[in-house]
Amino acid sequence: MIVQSIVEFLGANAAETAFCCIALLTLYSLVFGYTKPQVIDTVTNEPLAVIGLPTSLPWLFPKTRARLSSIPNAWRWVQEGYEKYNKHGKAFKVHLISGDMVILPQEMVSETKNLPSNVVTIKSLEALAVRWTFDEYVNADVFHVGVIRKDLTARLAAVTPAIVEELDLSFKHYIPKLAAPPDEKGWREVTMYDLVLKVVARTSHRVFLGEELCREEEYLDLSIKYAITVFPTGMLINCFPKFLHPVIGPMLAIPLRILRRKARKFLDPIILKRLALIRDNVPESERPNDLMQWLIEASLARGGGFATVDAIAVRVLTVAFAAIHTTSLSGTNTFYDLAYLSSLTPNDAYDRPPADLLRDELLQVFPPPHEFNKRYMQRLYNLDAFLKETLRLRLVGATHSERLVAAKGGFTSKSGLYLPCGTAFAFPGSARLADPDVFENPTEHRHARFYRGDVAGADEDVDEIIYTEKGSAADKKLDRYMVTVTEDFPVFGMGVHACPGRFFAANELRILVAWFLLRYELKPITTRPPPTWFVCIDIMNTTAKLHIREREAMKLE
Ligand code: HEM
Repeated sequence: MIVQSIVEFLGANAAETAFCCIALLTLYSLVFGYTKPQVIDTVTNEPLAVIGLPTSLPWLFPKTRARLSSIPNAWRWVQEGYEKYNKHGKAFKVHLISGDMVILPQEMVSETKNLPSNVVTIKSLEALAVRWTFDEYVNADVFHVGVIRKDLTARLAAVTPAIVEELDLSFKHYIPKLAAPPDEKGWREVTMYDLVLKVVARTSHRVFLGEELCREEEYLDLSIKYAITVFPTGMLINCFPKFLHPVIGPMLAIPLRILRRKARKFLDPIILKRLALIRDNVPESERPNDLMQWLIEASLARGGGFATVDAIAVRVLTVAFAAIHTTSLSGTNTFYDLAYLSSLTPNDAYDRPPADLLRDELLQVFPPPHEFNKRYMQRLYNLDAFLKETLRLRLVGATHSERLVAAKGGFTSKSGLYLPCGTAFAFPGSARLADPDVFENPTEHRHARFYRGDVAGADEDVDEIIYTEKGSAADKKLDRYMVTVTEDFPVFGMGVHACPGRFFAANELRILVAWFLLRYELKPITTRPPPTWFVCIDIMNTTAKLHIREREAMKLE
């Protein structure tokens, strides 16, 4: 009851809550911010240049005012610093609301991307306050990353029929529920993000947890709500000094714990049933073959507190968190681009509406009855290139690959930049992707830059080549493939922390867009729903409505 009241109070007074957090953070940074060891260029012995300090009354709490002003302006500062410093091989610093961040030049990507975790750690563990928003076990060992990278990717072809089936059932289930009734011309208005989120959540859960739970509406909603609540909770916790986290963390994570308790009503019986199968030595071939099973087996191998029902349930929610929103945002952005670019055709990049281009390719590769399979999905060169271009333009914020220096003695780069222990650093994201020296016509959506249907060997199993790293580094044709991570394509991160779920996400996205384009039309829109910048994050518009219409031929099938 008390907890519910607190949650309701915080919800009803969101602005005041945010203000209090900002005030606390300001106070904290005032006290501790000035005493930290500095990032130094050891060649010149100079500290780093800072972008974003106030120019009026520069002596009046400049750092604190910069932090507050970073909420609407940080992305502009990174853009400015990229031109002024990064492009000349130099780093610079910004004071963000979440703390100081050093933005390194591109030249330092290769020397930092594969550093071990005792030198550099992934910042998201701290930024999301994983210890409190998930649990200490997820914080202590992210072995689910290996399970996704190895087991899920290796079994992608095997799970594709389940993805195809569930996606078809989900679209057919959610379109009538979420779209308005058709107008006289058959167009139905729908909030595209809501539709894509539901379809992606259900389809992903089919592969993660099996048929039993993926269609349980209440569980799906809980898992989505959990994921949505993690971000603000993590941010809120990080507004407080570290030494207060053991007190503040559990308190602020109460709403998450309530959601978790509700989700466990669904997860626990399944986990217990599966643990019993293992205990009773049921042969592996007779056990379920999905992500939950692989996670359970990996948790048992890890042993101790990692192997409890609670810890396994939290890890399942962690994977859903990492997977569902990123894929839904990518899918929705693709539909926004398809609808928007259609209103601009013909132009230099598209001589006809891109939806027609992609649909023709689909009909060629998968003629009726349109039976999708993973191997042939890779022959959808136009679709792949279109998806990759949407990811390039829409899925990278002002920075990427945020890391924290963990080595006690700090880290000194080859160029002599000394980053003390605890320094947060990242690389410029959107600024570099919009740099004409890196991409031609960088701000235009041009799928042709990633089209790979014209290269020899395009029919091989490219996932296999990239996953097993059999391709030669000089093999530039692989760079154009959707999930290839290159230093100029940071959508899936870099190096040791590159997204382990990207092969799964790409497969799911291809099927999602292909299913839709075969069966539905999108009404062109003349304005693309604008994103909002929050510090360094480019937040997609999730409330925009599109008009969709079922194709006549498909109604008859
Ligand atoms: C289009 C969809 C996706 C995008 C754009 C995306 C993007 C990313 C990025 C940029 C990172 C690196 C973060 C960093 O360097 O700080 C990352 C990491 C991660 N992603 Fe994805 N992701 C997607 C889908 C998925 C899916 C489907 C899964 C799970 C099945 C997943 C699981 C993870 C995990 C567990 C990590 C952490 C890796 C680590 O700590 O080493 N992602 N993702």
